[in-house]
Amino acid sequence: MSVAIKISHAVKKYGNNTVIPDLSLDIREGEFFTLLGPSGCGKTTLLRMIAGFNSIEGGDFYFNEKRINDVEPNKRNIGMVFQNYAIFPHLTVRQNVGFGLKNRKCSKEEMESRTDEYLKLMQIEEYKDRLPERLSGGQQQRVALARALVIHPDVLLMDEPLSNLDAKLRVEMRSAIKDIQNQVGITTVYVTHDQEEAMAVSDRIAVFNHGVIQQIGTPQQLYQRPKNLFTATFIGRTNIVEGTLTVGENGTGSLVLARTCGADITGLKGLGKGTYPVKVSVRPEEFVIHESGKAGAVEAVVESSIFLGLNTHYNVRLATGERVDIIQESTIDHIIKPQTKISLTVKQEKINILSEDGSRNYLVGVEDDEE
Ligand SMILES: Nc1ncnc2c1ncn2[C@@H]1O[C@H](COP(=O)(O)OP(=O)(O)OP(=O)(O)O)[C@@H](O)[C@H]1O
Repeated sequence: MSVAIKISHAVKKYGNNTVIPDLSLDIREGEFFTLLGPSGCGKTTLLRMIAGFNSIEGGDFYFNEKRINDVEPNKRNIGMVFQNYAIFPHLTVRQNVGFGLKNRKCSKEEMESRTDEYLKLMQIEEYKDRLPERLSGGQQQRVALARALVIHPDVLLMDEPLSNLDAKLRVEMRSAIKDIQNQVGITTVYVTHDQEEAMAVSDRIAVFNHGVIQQIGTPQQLYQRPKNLFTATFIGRTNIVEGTLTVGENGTGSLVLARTCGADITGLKGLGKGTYPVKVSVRPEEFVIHESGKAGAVEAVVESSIFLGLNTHYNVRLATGERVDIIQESTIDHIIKPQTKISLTVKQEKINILSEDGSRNYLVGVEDDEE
């Protein structure tokens, strides 16, 4: 069985230090949910509160309707996978996987058939009689995952499970983890500081900073309509360019970017008529380069061009002195050379217009379905 997790007004303090001031969150049954944020923002702390390894200074935690604040960790029916595998070096792969079933009321036959099932699912059958020291990091992590799942937990918790692996294996293992989670359909809470990894595996992501959730959404929602400057810059790459927004009627307005480039904007919300200084988030692929000049565009100079096959990366200096990164699909035989003067416009339906202090996005369509 898989459960929904509800967290209501959670508070975590270490002594006088409040790490999580007031956090509420709903994780759906069967969902792959990721806690993403920079080091020290409280992701592991929250995961350990769900697991029961950390005290809870305030708020309520539920698995479905059941409040679990006072339930012992070993009674929560949780599977856990950590960064450092935590598998037993003196037990074979098979014994490691079967270990979780030892303390459960489980017949010998059932124990064996379940162990075999998960050895197979994780594709580690052929190593079943080996000791962990004779396995690669990726294989060891498969053992850890099999051992966590064999007990049929209600929830799977994973804390940076891929950080000890090299880059290539990390990419392979994240597909493996995602596939297994899909097959087993278990509610999963995954902690990482790697935004690309989070995007690759998650149904939804909670972006964290300083113990506060900045935004919750699907990878696409977070990328396309970040709620604030933190999410805009933490998810994917972006350029932040100064601008001025003049708001008219019915959510329309005109934007001037880098003092020159004009764009008509629709879908503004919560702003009265007037002129506002703004920060504009323009992703590298949201610039349009005009090589022969264009009225109303930003004048700029290419400082470097790097051909990377499918794409070419340009580092560009705007007339205001601001520098931006631009990525364009490569066209055969044509790379714009350094020192070339160009003009830039933006794909206005794609960009995001943020308040000057970065605390909010002025456009409609910012999803945060926890609100
Ligand atoms: N046992 C503890 N006692 C005191 N402070 C702690 C303890 N554990 C964590 N902290 C503090 O709580 C904050 C959040 O730590 P936590 O480990 O949850 O962050 P994190 O987001 O998981 O970071 P990382 O990605 O580096 O593991 C940090 O400032 C940390 O120093």
